Amino acid sequence: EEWKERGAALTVRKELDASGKPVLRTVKKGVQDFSFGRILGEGSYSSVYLATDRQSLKEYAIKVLEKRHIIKEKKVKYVNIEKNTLNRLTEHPGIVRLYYTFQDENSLYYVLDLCSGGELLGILKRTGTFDVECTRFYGAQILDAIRYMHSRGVIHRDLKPENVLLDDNMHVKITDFGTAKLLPDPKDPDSGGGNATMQGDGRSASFVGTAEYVSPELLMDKSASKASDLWAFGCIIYQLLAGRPPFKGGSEYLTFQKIVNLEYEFPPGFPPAARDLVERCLVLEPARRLTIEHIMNHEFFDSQPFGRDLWRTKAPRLRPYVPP
Ligand SMILES: Nc1ncnc2c1ncn2[C@@H]1O[C@H](COP(=O)(O)OP(=O)(O)OP(=O)(O)O)[C@@H](O)[C@H]1O
Ligand SMILES: O=C(O)[C@@H]1CCC(=O)N(CCc2ccc(Cl)cc2)[C@H]1c1ccccc1Cl
Repeated sequence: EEWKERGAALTVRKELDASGKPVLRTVKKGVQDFSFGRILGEGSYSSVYLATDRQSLKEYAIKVLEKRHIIKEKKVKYVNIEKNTLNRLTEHPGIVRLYYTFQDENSLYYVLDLCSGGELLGILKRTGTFDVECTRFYGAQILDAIRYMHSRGVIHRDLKPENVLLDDNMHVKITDFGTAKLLPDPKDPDSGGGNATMQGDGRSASFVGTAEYVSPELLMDKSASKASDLWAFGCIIYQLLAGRPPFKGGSEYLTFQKIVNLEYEFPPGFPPAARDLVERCLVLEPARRLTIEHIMNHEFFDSQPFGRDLWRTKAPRLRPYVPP
């Protein structure tokens, strides 16, 4: 007789032991519970497969990491951060959900929501740009997910269109939390401690995101805060409407220079309300940047529902932005 705790990763099997006494045996999900399909994509340390739960026939994405490679590349911490972060972010439709983890002697396995719509970057490349309605819809979903993340004490630190996946309803699922910073969880004080490492001069040299989206404070004084995710948000809104990120130099160094000097301009015809929003996110001083609440109340998101209704709305048809 077998019953599954609702939503738990455990299957509990009721059996009789040698003396005929009924015992409960917990059986964790493992590789044999899934049939693996095609590769969905590859990362630096991972391969992601389409997989089907043999019992429920539900489809998942399973991210497989090879232990030997993780150890060689000194990414063991990344593995734990991704798992701990995803375990904190289980109640939001805009965050990719981690259902189970398990391992065998060579690999680690993360069973995740299947995002069959691919990456937002891929969609953007196909349409070139997004019109205002699409930018407002995807911007609002990303913002709603950031609001939830920050409320759970998680700073993503590497937000970019590649890390915004889409599910089969073309709704947002943010992924890639291995480089997130976990603030101490108010309910669990000894948690937290992102992957900051100490530098020679005693400052904590924490992780640096992807050049085009990294915030000036991370470049100038190695400190990341929730405001760093909102800098990246401003870059993403600009990129959806302009078809390219605001800061892009011929090299990483030149990109960094443009960021710390706030060197960017808007293409002609860029929508005025979006321009005002971007200008108030791309502020060098983190404390002077718009907060999430201010962004949600900004005229660009006028009459845009946030919260539950936002996730029930049908995704708009993708259209490019055509300057007037
Ligand atoms: N839940 C998912 N559903 C569908 N595709 C996914 C899912 N997660 C990741 N992918 C795809 O698999 C590929 C590898 O993703 P993964 O997160 O393992 O590495 P990455 O973060 O993209 O690369 P890197 O580790 O170098 O940053 C990506 O192209 C991504 O689009
Ligand atoms: O935190 C956990 O849930 C378990 C705890 C037990 C365990 O052994 N692991 C794997 C730890 C680990 C991390 C990196 C490498 Cl290269 C090897 C093992 C952890 C683990 C298992 C599967 C997938 C991810 C992780 Cl972190």
